[in-house]
Amino acid sequence: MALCSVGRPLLLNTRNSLGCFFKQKQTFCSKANESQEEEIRKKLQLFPGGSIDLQKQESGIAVMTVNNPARMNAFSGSMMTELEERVCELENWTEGKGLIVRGAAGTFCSGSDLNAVRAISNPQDGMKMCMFMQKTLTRLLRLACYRLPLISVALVEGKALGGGAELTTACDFRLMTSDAVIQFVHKHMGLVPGWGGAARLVRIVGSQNALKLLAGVKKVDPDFGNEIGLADGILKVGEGDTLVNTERWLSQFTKGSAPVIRAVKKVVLSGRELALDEALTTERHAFGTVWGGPANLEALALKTKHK
Ligand SMILES: CCCC(=O)SCCNC(=O)CCNC(=O)[C@H](O)C(C)(C)COP(=O)(O)OP(=O)(O)OC[C@H]1O[C@@H](n2cnc3c(N)ncnc32)[C@H](O)[C@@H]1OP(=O)(O)O
Repeated sequence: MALCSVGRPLLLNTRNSLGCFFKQKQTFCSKANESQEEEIRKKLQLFPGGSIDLQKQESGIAVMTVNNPARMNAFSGSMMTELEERVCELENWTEGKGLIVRGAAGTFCSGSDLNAVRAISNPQDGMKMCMFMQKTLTRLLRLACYRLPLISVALVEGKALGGGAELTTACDFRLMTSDAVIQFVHKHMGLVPGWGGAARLVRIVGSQNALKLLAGVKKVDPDFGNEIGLADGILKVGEGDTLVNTERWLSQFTKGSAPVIRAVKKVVLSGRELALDEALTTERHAFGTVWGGPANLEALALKTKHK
């Protein structure tokens, strides 16, 4: 069995990918929760359409495409379960260094497929769907915290709405093309984010800005995104291939020693997610993994100067 194959005991996966330093409450570990997850997986598969495509390139950069252009790349139920499968593949991709998440046909993602939303509009099913997506997107964000030096970027072209906006926050970085818009439209749909997007947004832009974006349903264009720290860069439309430009941008973070990049991601994620004492312990351990390591010894031998 693959390390985290879909349908596996969920506790196993949580430990494998995060057990290094996240002392998480094991909320998905009971048999009851496992069968509940299996139940929601089956239910989600009743709403097919579109796909989540993953292209793992020799460069170590993977491109994951949300592909449902007839519905502006809205997430059907089957796409939610496919996303989980793709994340699982990435968790096991030993050559992985970087990940670009984008939408097909020049637009990012318009959130949940409203046809599926209508069909499962009772609170119980809504909660289960949201638990499923929260867990998958948390795994996406934490890719690399344990074994892989993998850094992710959302390439936002066109619109990222609702759950699509939430998906952007599950990446380490966001690049917006000059015509792109990120908008948490949930309030206009009588909702709040449920895929973990609010919790992540607060950590990215702070609670004041998050409140403005969620309560004011503010459209975030690239300049505003830059100002509040939601966008990490702007790609001008018409100036070269956006995917190639994104890959070039990402490579500044992915090049270099894999153990060092892995340690960097570990200290940053633990700093963001853990209490200070625990984060300091993690940082100490991460330091121990690189101190006197090959990259460190090489830099010392070269008498590296930082001019
Ligand atoms: C916890 C998660 C919460 C959520 O994500 S709730 C969902 C939030 N998203 C939305 O409400 C998006 C609603 N859609 C829109 O605002 C507009 O369609 C949008 C994305 C601005 C695009 O506008 P336009 O460029 O004018 O294109 P259009 O409206 O003709 O759309 C093209 C086709 O796509 C469809 N579509 C767009 N977003 C969808 C969605 N989320 N679920 C299901 N179908 C969706 C739309 O119905 C239209 O289909 P058709 O051509 O009429 O058959």
